Amino acid sequence: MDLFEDIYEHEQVVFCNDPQTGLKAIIAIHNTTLGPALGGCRMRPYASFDEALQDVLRLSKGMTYKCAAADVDFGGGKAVILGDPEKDRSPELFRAFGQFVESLNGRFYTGTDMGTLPEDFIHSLRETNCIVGVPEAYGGSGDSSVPTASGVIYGLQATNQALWGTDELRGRTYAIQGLGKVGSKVAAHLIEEGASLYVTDINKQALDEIETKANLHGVTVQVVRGDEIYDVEADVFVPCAFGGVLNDNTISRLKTRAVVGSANNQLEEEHHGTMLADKQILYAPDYIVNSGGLIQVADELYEPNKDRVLRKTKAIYTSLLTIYQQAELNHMSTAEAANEFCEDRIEFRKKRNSFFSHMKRPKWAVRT
Ligand SMILES: NC(=O)C1=CN([C@@H]2O[C@H](COP(=O)(O)OP(=O)(O)OC[C@H]3O[C@@H](n4cnc5c(N)ncnc54)[C@H](O)[C@@H]3O)[C@@H](O)[C@H]2O)C=CC1
Ligand SMILES: O=C(O)CCC(=O)C(=O)O
Repeated sequence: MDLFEDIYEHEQVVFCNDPQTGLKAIIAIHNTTLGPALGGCRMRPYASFDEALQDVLRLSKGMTYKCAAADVDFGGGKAVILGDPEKDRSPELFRAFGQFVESLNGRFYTGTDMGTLPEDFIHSLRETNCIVGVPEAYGGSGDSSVPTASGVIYGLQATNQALWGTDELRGRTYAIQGLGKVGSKVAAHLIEEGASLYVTDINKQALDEIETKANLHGVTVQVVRGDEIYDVEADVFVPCAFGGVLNDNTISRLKTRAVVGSANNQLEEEHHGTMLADKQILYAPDYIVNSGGLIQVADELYEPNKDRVLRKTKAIYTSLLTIYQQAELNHMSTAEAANEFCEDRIEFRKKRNSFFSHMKRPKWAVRT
């Protein structure tokens, strides 16, 4: 019965077990008021089943809010595969995963997240059409980390505008945690703009690549180890690795004026949003900043089109400024202001949904 207490906010949680391929996965569907659930699939060597379950439950709830904030016709869902992407990924494993997605009969669409690549889902696509973000050659919109990184850049510009009255990125120092698909692109853009960086990653090759790029542009990049990223003297902390990084331990250490990054579920608990506000650190709600990838994959409904996606992703700039203003006006944290905005939008749509329109969505243009 404890399990049902854990999942009480969710519509459906599916446990996927395929001994032949070694697939162990959990699919969580949080809320489908706005449309079928959509969310990437993460692969991680979780320490326990419970850790994986908590991760997928929090991630899928975050997707409900992300879909509402981005105003797309999808609801919140997410999947996790319990395994080490370095050792356990295989075409057959992703094909088996596709079979489980197909069993949900259009209630859940998925693609990449931390630890998975667009190429992995080419195998899933052989079993189900409910796959997004595969390479263009397979009819998808390609790597969703490209618009996600663009969204982080718009988020940084909006935050600089709110704090310093200019959206220029140069002349400031950014502390980036994680140089994977998203973080490396954000770092590369900031280097091209002439900003200074502190960076950390557990992957030496990722660090070497950024240092090489910085040298080419004559820009300072300082590599720090692990936890030291929370202590550096920078203007903005940019978390682009994993969740829960804003907590009792780290917030007291941060010296930055803002937090703007792609990582999902950055706040360990909701009250950490208030803790940041009390410390005068401007927090850009993660699910607004990192919605570029979602915007791209949801936009596949109308056939892939990079210009349209870029235009929609640019709205992150104004959405963030609106949330910052609402928070100030209503004396609440930016996290609370964003949550309230999304909850109102979902409530409104719940009243407006008709049985007929709901069943017709989504209309996939490319894969009928
Ligand atoms: N890829 C996308 O389009 C989106 C990603 N996100 C989120 O952004 C974050 C990053 O995503 P991706 O770049 O796609 O993942 P990724 O797996 O490509 O990159 C993650 C990076 O973090 C590094 N890392 C892992 N543990 C670390 C540690 N202890 N300290 C420092 N670095 C560490 C990894 O070595 C890797 O370079 C994740 O939280 C993901 O959920 C959110 C929205 C969309
Ligand atoms: O990026 C994707 O493929 C889907 C969106 C997603 O999972 C996310 O924004 O976390």
